[in-house]
Amino acid sequence: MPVRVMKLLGVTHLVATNAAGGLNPKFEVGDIMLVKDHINLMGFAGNNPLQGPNDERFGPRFPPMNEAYDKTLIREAKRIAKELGLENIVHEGCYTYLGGPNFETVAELKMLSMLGADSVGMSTVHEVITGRHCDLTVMAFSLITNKCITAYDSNDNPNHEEVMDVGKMRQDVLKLFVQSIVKYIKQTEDSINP
Ligand SMILES: O=P(O)(O)O[C@@H]1C[C@H](O)[C@@H](CO)O1
Ligand code: HPA
Repeated sequence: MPVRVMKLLGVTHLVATNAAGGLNPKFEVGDIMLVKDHINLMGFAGNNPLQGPNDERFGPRFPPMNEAYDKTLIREAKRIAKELGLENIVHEGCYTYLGGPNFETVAELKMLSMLGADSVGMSTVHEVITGRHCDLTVMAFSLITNKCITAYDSNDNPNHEEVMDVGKMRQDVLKLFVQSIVKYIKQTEDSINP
C-alpha cells in the first residue's frame, strides 16, 4: 500500500533497506549487502502482496521478477561505495525472509544457505514485488547486523538489541551512502527530463 501511494505521488525509484542476518560466511557484522536477487519464501507459502484481483492501473497480472533489482543502480552503488572508501564492506548477494517475528532455527538457516541465500531478514521482498509490479526502479541493501548461527553448539543468540546497536553504529555511513545514491538518481533523472 505505501509503495502504491508513492507511485501515485510520482515516485520513480525505490531504495529499500533492511537489517539482516549474514548467512554468507564472508560477511562481517556491519557490512552492507547490495541485493541482486531475492527468494520469496513467504510467496512459497501462499503469501504474496499481489494476491487477489489484479489492479491493472498499477501493473500486469503476471509481472516478471527476474530483473527486480536494477543492474545500473547496483553498478553505481558499487562505484559510490568505492568513492566513499566502503568497497571492503560492500558486497552483493541474495536476500530471503521468513517473515519473522522470531529469528530462524539452525535447521532453517542451514536450508536457506543451501538455497543460495546470503542474508536473511523479515521485510523488503513484499515492497520490492509491489514496486516492480507498478514499474518502479528498485534497489535494496541489507545491513548485516549479526552472523547467522548455524551450529547447534553455539552459545550465542540473535537479538534485537544487537540489531539496533549495529544500525546505530553504521547510521552515519548508511546516511552518506543513501544520500549519494539518491543524488546519482536525481542527476540521472534531471539529465533525462531537464
Ligand atoms: O529492516 P527490518 O525491519 O527488516 O529489520 C529486521 C527485522 C526486524 O524488524 C528486526 C529484527 O531485529 O530487524
Ligand atoms: N534473521 C532475521 N531477521 C533479521 C536478522 C536475522 O538474523 N537480523 C536482523 N534481522
